[in-house]
Amino acid sequence: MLRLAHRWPGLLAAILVIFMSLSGAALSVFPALESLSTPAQTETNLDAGTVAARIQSVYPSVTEIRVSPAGRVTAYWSDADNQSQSATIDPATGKAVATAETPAAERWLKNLHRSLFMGENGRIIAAVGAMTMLVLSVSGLFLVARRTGGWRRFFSPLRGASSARVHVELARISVAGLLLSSLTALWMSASTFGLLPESADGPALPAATSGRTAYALDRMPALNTLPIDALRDLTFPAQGDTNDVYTLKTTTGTGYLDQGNGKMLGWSGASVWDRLGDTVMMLHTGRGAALLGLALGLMSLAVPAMALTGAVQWWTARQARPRIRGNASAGRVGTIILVGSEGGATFGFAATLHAALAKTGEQVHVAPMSAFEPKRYGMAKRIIIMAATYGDGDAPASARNFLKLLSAASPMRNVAVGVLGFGDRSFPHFCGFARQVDAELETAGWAKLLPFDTVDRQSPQDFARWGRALGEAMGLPLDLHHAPVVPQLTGLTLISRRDYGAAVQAPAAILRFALPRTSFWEKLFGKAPRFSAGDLIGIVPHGSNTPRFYSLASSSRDGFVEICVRKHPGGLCSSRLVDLMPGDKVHVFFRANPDFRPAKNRKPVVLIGAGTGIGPLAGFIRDNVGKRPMHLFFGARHPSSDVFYAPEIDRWLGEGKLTSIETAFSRTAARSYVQDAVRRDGQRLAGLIAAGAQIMVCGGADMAAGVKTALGDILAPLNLTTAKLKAEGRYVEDVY
Ligand SMILES: Cc1cc2nc3c(=O)[nH]c(=O)nc-3n(C[C@H](O)[C@H](O)[C@H](O)COP(=O)(O)O)c2cc1C
Repeated sequence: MLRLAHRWPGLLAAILVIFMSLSGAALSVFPALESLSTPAQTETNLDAGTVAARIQSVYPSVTEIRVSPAGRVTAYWSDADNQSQSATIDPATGKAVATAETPAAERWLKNLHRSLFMGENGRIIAAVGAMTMLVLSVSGLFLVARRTGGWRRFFSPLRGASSARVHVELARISVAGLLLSSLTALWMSASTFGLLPESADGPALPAATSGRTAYALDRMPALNTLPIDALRDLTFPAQGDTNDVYTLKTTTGTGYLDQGNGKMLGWSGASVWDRLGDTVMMLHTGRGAALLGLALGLMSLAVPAMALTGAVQWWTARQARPRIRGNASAGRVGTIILVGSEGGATFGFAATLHAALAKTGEQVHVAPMSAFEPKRYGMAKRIIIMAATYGDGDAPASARNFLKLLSAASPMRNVAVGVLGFGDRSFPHFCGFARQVDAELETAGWAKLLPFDTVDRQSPQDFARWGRALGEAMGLPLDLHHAPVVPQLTGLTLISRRDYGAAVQAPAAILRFALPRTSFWEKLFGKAPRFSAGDLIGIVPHGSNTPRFYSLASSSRDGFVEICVRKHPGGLCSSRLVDLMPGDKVHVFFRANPDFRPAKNRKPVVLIGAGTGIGPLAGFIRDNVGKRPMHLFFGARHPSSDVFYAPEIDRWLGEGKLTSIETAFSRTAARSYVQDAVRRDGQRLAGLIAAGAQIMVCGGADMAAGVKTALGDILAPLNLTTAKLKAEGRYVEDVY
C-alpha cells in the first residue's frame, strides 16, 4: 500500500514535481542576492521615524515607504513631472542606492513556479504538484524507515543496487526540506483560493483629525519607537488634503497616524492567521530567512535525481519478474496459481503452466503467494500452489506472510488446492516449506486437488510428470515442457589459486577471481554485482540445466570474488573448477543469501565450519574491521594439507579480527571432528551464548547435524535450544 502510494504519484507526476522543484531551487537564490545587495545597517536601534524623516528630506514628495522582511527599504515618490519613481534606499542617508525593480528573471521564474503561465488553472496544477510532493515525502519517509529496519536505524548504512541506495540516501538528506516546502506551498495555495480564514479587518477610518499638517515624522511616537525592521509599509497622506492620515503597517498590525500631531487614530493587531501566513511565506520563499531558503533550494535539487533513480528501480523490478501474457484478473478465473519464489525460477514454471492451461481455454490468474486473498476468488474452482524452499525449510521471499494469511482464512467450498514443491534434495529439508503449506491446508480442511509432489533442482522431467497428474485431476490433456531460464551470467577470470588436500587425496583449492569490470550505467541499474561473504555464486555446468551453488568467501568491497572448492568424485562442476588455471574464465550468476550474515551488532560471533565450509567464515573474519569478538571452530582433514587460510588466520589473530581458534583433524590418529572441538569447549561457548553470541555454521549436512546435537547439549543447562536461537536469528546455517 505504502509502496503504491509512493510509486504511482511519483511516476505520474514526475515531470510536474521536477518542474516545481527546479524552479523553486532557482528562486531560492534571489532572497540571498537581495540580502547581499541590501545596504548594511551601520546604526544600531535605527527607528522607522528617523529613516522616514531622512527619506522625506531627500524626496519631499514621498508617497510610500516599504520595508521587506529581509530589511530592504524602498521609497516611492513623484518627480517634478509628476511621474512615479521608486528606489532602494540607504537608511543611513535616505538616498536612493539601487533600483527597486524586481529582476526580470525573478518575475519570470515566479510566474512559472506559481502558475506555469496558465493563470488560475496553472495555480491549481501547481497545488496538485505540491500535494504530490507531500504524499511522496510522507510515504517516502515511512518507506525509508521500513527499509533501514525502523526509525532508530533511519540513518544506518544501506545495501542494494546503486540506484536504490542513491534514491534512499538523497531522500534521507532532503525529506525534511521537501516536507516543509510542500506543506508551506499547500498553505499558500489554500490562501490564494480563499480556503483559509480572512485576515483581520483594518481599523475603522478616523472620523476626525487635528486638521493640521507637517508634524515631524521623527517626533511621532508610533514611528520613533518602532525599529525599522518591524516596519512593513508607511503610506503618506495625499498632499494638500488636511483630513488625510498616514497608514502604518508593521509586523504586528495596522493603524492610522494624524499628520498634524502624530497621534495614533486607530489600531488593529494582526490576527494569528496573518502572523502564521507571514511565517509560512518566509519559510517557503526564504524572504527574511535567506540561508534557510538556500538550504531548501538545495534540497529540492535532489528531486530530479530521485525521480530518475526511482524510475530506474521501478523498471528494474518490473523486468526481473517473468511476464505472464494474458494474466486474467483474480475474480474472473477458475484457476488461481500462487507462486512462492526467491530467485524467480518458480515464476518461470508458473508461466509455463499458465501458457499450457490458457491453450486449453482455461482462464488463469498467477500471483505471488503473499497476495493470497480468497475473498477475490469469486469464480475459482482450484488453487495451485507452486512453492520453493529457502534457508532451512523456510519460506521464499514472495511467500513470507502466506502461512499467516492462510491461518486467517477459512477453507473455500467448491475450491480444491494442489501444492507442488520446488527444492533441492541435497538440502536436509527438501521442499520443507511446500510440505508445511500442504500440511497446514490439510489440517485447515481444504479439499485436495491432487497429491503433493516435488520438483528437484528445477527438473523439467519432474514438472512434466506432475503436469500429467494435474491434467488428469482437471480432466485435460496437459503437456508441460519447461525450458528453464538461465539467469544473466557474468564472466569471471581466475587470478590465483591455492591448492590443498594433497595428503588426503581429495584435491581442493581456494580460487580467487577478478571482480568483473562494470560501467556507470550497470552500477546505476543495479547490474554490477554487489555481494557479501556468505552470498552465493551459481554455476551451470555443461550438459546440465541445474546450477550448482558455492558460498562466497569475499565481499565485493574486498575487490575480488573468492570461493573454496573441493573436487567431488564424478562432480561435473567441482572438477572443472578445481582444474581452472589463472587466466581461465567461468560464467556465473550471483545470488544473495541475506540470512547468512553476522548480525549487525557488537555481540560475539561463533563461527563453526568444516572443510571448504570455512570459505564464507573466512570472509566474515576478513570483513571484521570493527574487531568485534569472533571465535572460530574449524574442522579439517589433515593438518599438513587441509588448513585453508592458515597464514591469514595467523594474521587475523594478530590484528584482532579473530579472537580465538579451535581446530579438529579427522584424518589423524586423534580422529577428531569439529563437533568434538565444540563439546570440548562447551563451557566457554555457553558463556559466549549467555552473553548474546550469534552462532554461524557452514559445511556439509553431516557435520551440521553433529554440531547441532553438540550445541543442543551445551544449550540445555541455559534453558535454550538451537530452535529458540534460530528464531532469534542467533543460530544460522549454510549447509550443503
Ligand atoms: C540459499 C538457498 C537455500 C535453499 N534451501 C533449500 C532448502 O532448505 N530445501 C530445499 O528443498 N531447497 C532449497 N533450496 C533450493 C531452492 O528451493 C530451489 O533452487 C528452487 O528451485 C528455487 O526457486 P526460485 O528461484 O523460484 O526461488 C535453496 C536454495 C538456495 C539458493
